[in-house]
Amino acid sequence: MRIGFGMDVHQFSEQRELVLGGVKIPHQKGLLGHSDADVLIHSIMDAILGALALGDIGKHFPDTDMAYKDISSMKLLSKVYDIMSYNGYKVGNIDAVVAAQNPKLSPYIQQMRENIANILNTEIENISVKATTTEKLGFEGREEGVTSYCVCLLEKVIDNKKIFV
Ligand SMILES: Nc1ccn([C@@H]2O[C@H](COP(=O)(O)O)[C@@H](O)[C@H]2O)c(=O)n1
Ligand SMILES: C[C@@]1(CO)OP(=O)(O)OP(=O)(O)OC[C@H]1O
Repeated sequence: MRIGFGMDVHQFSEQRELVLGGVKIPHQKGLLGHSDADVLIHSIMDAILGALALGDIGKHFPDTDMAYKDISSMKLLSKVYDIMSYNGYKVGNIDAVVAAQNPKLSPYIQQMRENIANILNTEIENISVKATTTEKLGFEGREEGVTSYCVCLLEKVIDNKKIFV
């Protein structure tokens, strides 16, 4: 078993759509980034890569590479899933918290969990997504941006062939 931790921050911009956990959320502002800036998915990818001690998303998907311009972060999560599987691990569980003063995220949490579970090929019970305001304090509280934190446990996939030969 291996543990990982990820954290990411993106700034709000009025010119962008808000995408969190692969869900397009109606809001007057979205998050700025080279990709779609899905800060929740970025923290999850960093947690998984961290558990594998394989660096971070900036190393795997540099923001200087036009291949990733405006890319859906769900596509990047799928690539991280492939890296994890190639290294012989599966998701045990994931627990994430998004710090955003607004908008209210609770109506979208279930869809986010389903989207993430589908890509990571695991049950929805293994994916926890939570939201908190920062009580109007700090940059999230001033609605300048959003932060996401994530921890994950990865489990080694047992290779029966290796056990019984
Ligand atoms: N962007 C957000 C922030 C919070 N929530 C939900 O509201 C609850 C209370 O928030 P506090 O910051 O006062 O703890 C929180 O537990 C979330 O369920 C939300 O949906 N969207
Ligand atoms: C995801 C990547 C790649 O498109 O870009 P951003 O969307 O800017 O996100 P960030 O968390 O700043 O860094 C990782 C990246 O290289």
